[in-house]
Amino acid sequence: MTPTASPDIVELVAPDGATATLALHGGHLLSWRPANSPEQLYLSPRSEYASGKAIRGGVPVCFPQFAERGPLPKHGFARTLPWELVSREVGKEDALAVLRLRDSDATRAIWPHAFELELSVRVAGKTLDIELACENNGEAALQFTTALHTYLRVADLDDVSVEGLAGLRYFDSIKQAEALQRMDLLLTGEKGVLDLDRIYFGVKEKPLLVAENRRQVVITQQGFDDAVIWNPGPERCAKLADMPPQGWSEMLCVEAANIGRPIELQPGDSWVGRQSLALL
Ligand SMILES: O=P(O)(O)OC[C@H]1O[C@@H](O)[C@H](O)[C@@H](O)[C@@H]1O
Repeated sequence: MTPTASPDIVELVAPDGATATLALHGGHLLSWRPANSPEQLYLSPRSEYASGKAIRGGVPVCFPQFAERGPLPKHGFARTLPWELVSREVGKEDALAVLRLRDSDATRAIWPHAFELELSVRVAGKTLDIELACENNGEAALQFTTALHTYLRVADLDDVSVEGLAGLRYFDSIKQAEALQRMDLLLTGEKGVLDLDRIYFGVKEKPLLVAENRRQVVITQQGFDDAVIWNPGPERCAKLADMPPQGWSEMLCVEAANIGRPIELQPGDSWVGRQSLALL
């Protein structure tokens, strides 16, 4: 099944021509084209769109567990379950879709909590806002880690840099060690770092600038403390059945995350996190 052939696809078109495409499977943003601009997200041509599997690319929602940091399936269950469409609207200047995932027998079997997740995606002009909200509808406190696992499309990873991380502590998930980001500029690709998998703690609302030649994307986040920078590099990419061999050189994940300090919600409480991308 391809994304366009699937019945669970939601298309957003803002009055200025900016577009976004979402799949209800996983509550997954697949595409973002700012007004008069090309695609900004990477979506693997080998991705499967199958029940129980995660889509490779776009913006997977990691919830209620980031990666393998806990007993649940990797990156939690939100990215592999069907979400429902709550609303889709076109305003004077933007287009907005809201998707929802509630607890079910399947989620309660592995995570015994009543919750409601809402993903709101808004496009307008050169900006994209992705908001994830969680409400605890149960009678006990709940805890989760989470990420908006954004795959940016790049023409060549060799030419990509990320600015804004200087002075931050990070956990290198490949070396399994902590380190300090000394330089403000993180160079990726063959001249820089391959096989990147880092959790930067305490990014908070500091903007990150992703540059590739003359293209610049500013990424800001609210409600998320951490950011993950991930690229599998050629060797790990070759082991991912849903990635083409060269796919690693065409993407860079810049993820808004809460990992270091899990979010704790008391009954009736809610949390909201947002990642915003602006093409300059
Ligand atoms: O292959 P998955 O399950 O989609 O995960 C992709 C990557 O997601 C990143 O967020 C993690 O930091 C990596 O460790 C992981 O490999």
